[in-house]
Amino acid sequence: MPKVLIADKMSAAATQVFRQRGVDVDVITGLSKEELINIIPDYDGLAVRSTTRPDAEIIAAAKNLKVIGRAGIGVDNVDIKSATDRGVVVMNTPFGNAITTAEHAIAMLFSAARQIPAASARTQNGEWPKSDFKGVELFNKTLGIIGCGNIGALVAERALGLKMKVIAFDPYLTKERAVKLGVEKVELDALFQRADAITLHTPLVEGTKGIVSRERLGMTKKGVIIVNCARGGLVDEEALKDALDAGHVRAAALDVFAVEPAKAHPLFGTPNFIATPHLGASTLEAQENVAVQVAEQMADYLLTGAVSNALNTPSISAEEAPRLKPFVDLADKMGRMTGQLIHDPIKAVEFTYKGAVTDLNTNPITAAALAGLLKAAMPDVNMVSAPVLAKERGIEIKESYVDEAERAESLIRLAVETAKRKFVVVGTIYRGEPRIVRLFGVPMDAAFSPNMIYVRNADKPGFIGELGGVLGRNKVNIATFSLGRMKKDEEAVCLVSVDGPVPANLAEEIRAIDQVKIVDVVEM
Ligand SMILES: NC(=O)C1=CN([C@@H]2O[C@H](COP(=O)(O)OP(=O)(O)OC[C@H]3O[C@@H](n4cnc5c(N)ncnc54)[C@H](O)[C@@H]3O)[C@@H](O)[C@H]2O)C=CC1
Ligand SMILES: O=C(O)CCC(=O)C(=O)O
Repeated sequence: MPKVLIADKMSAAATQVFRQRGVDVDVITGLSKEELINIIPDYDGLAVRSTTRPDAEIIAAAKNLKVIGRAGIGVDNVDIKSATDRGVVVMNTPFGNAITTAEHAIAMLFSAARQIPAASARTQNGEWPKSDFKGVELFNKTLGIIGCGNIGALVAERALGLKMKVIAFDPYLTKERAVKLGVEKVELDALFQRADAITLHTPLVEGTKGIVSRERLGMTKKGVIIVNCARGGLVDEEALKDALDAGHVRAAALDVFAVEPAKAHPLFGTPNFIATPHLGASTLEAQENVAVQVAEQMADYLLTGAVSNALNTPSISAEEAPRLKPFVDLADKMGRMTGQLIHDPIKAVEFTYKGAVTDLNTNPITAAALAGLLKAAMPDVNMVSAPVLAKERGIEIKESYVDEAERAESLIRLAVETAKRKFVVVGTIYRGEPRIVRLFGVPMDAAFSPNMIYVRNADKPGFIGELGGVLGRNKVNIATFSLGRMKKDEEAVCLVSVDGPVPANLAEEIRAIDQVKIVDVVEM
């Protein structure tokens, strides 16, 4: 039974889902990094929110880890590159807390416009400070949204309901989508110049770090309101404090900070400044949504291989997973076999899919074959890490599809190019079993087995008898023997499945047979 660790506070719904699905689960929150490193080798899955930060060291220690699930959207707390290199799927829950976070942004906007937190604190302090608080209306004002994805769009919808005018900057927002949302797509500087209030809804990436900079704050209208419920590093906090102190920015409301938890901060205590402790996603509904979703997704992956909302590997739906499985197995075997038969660095790999398999999402099949191919040199590679590792090594990958009229049979052709030559293997599924139908240009019909001997030999009489003799003298029992040749008297290829591991010196003895050109031992 797979075992998952929930390392951050999460709705109990996650634990229930894991247990109902047959996944063993421990909930241990508040672990130090060292404590997590000590226990992580026991787990197949790690579920987190934003407190736990699975970095390269934690991931390196996680010898059995297959999946990290983020109950939330932002994955800046997870070292995705390390996870990918180690073949760990990283998944998030992109929609479960979006409405809640959009509502928090709107709440922050109102709070800033009317200074509700300060007014509340002073009223409860017995001051009745009515004349100190004169807010501004949001009606008819221009809201500038930076990042118009899931949450940005929900904020836009709500702001339009408040009869605000909405302008948005997002390089990936199409004109059509902008029209559909009822927002005006603008350039970044124009947004800073025109907005009465600015709200941020982008991830923290190279292009967005410090997007609310001192220079851009200088472009804004006097009296602008700044709201950030996305990620801390988006705003130059020092510049924001200066702009608030100068009275240029009317009010600012931050839910997120460059360093969290922000227990002491230069902005704290600044007039017209509102802070919440990263509460954007903190509602009963959102926390239940993300907990259930992350547990379902992680259980799906650990139990069936279905992948949803992964950031580092292609999706495989629950419906697709069982249909893909035989082809993923076939591709893995073809890759592993070929990887053991080639002995030079791979330059390019070409996949050709024919027949009914072309109806499926072939990305996982390609990834499985690549992982198999690279395994001889990189034993820890898997479907998640293989495409990235192949790319890093400059291996060119091509895929093509032949949608043949005869669709009953599916064929996968794997062509691997090294500096010296091109190796081609073609495989199929026959009666549910993976089979090789062509090996290095030679037609054959062979099953995969745990121990195989591959021999390339001159097609001359006497070879089979001699090979049988060598195997017999070494007490190696032949399970199946598949033979094929291109043309009479030219080269032949044979694939022998044997019962049990091949003795160390056997390949040498076979190589000594006159007709033999190449011998390789293949283990599956
Ligand atoms: N405060 C909180 O508790 C929460 C914060 N968040 C954060 O909110 C942010 C947005 O989340 P979603 O809307 O779900 O993400 P999303 O991926 O749907 O939208 C992000 C948008 O940012 C845009 N973008 C990327 N680079 C940009 C750039 N340089 N300039 C402008 N736009 C750019 C993208 O095109 C995309 O449309 C994330 O950082 C997420 O972590 C999400 C949930 C809760
Ligand atoms: O889990 C949380 O409370 C934070 C949510 C968040 O920041 C996110 O989903 O990106």
